[in-house]
Amino acid sequence: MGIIIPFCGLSGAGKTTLAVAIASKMIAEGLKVLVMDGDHYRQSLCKDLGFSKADRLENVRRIKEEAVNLHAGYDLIIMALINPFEEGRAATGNAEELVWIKCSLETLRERDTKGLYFKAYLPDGHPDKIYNLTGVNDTFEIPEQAGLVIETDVMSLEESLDSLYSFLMVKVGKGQEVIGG
Ligand SMILES: Nc1ncnc2c1ncn2[C@@H]1O[C@H](COP(=O)(O)OS(=O)(=O)O)[C@@H](OP(=O)(O)O)[C@H]1O
Ligand SMILES: Nc1ncnc2c1ncn2[C@@H]1O[C@H](COP(=O)(O)OP(=O)(O)O)[C@@H](O)[C@H]1O
Repeated sequence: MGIIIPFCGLSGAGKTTLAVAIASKMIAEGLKVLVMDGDHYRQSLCKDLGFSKADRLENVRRIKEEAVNLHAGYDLIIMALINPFEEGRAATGNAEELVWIKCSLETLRERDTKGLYFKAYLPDGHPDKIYNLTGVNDTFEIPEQAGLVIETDVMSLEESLDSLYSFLMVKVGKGQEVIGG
């Protein structure tokens, strides 16, 4: 039975980048790793859902259900979703397994790889404005507890991956727990 690790964090924070890179590294070492990405499921299993609180919770619920169905075949499944509510995170697993991919709004607005932040900051009434972008004009509850926090606006990609790798290897039973420090 593999372990299911939920990531949470705002759009553009680095969930996909880090999940895919760490999965490639672990797969190269012989582990079976699956990345379940929010963006992907929103075009398939969850394409009927929008971004209301109820729909976001349903999105998380369905993807967790799918992860539970699949996890016998993997050492590790990473669920890379915004997962903005504590209620949704509680449904995905223990807080010690949660990885918060954290990034300031300032940096997210600079990155803006999908143009979502630009649209969310347009004036009210503008035809292209989006009104429910997590962290701008929709809720992102700060995780009260997390097993690991990665600050992608402070840490380099390499540092982020090193930290994630150590954390995940312990979770899959292949690494050493660092006590203290
Ligand atoms: N309004 C709004 N708010 C947040 N995200 C939006 C929105 N509209 C579209 N998108 C795109 O949808 C992706 C988030 O899907 P998730 O399934 O991870 O979201 S959630 O957990 O249900 O909140 C998210 O993908 P990531 O950028 O990879 O996080 C966005 O590309
Ligand atoms: N330390 C870092 N960790 C992850 N991504 C980073 C980091 N620094 C810069 N980035 C960049 O930030 C963007 C994150 O996008 P993405 O991984 O799609 O985010 P998300 O899946 O959270 O929406 C990428 O363009 C990536 O190259």
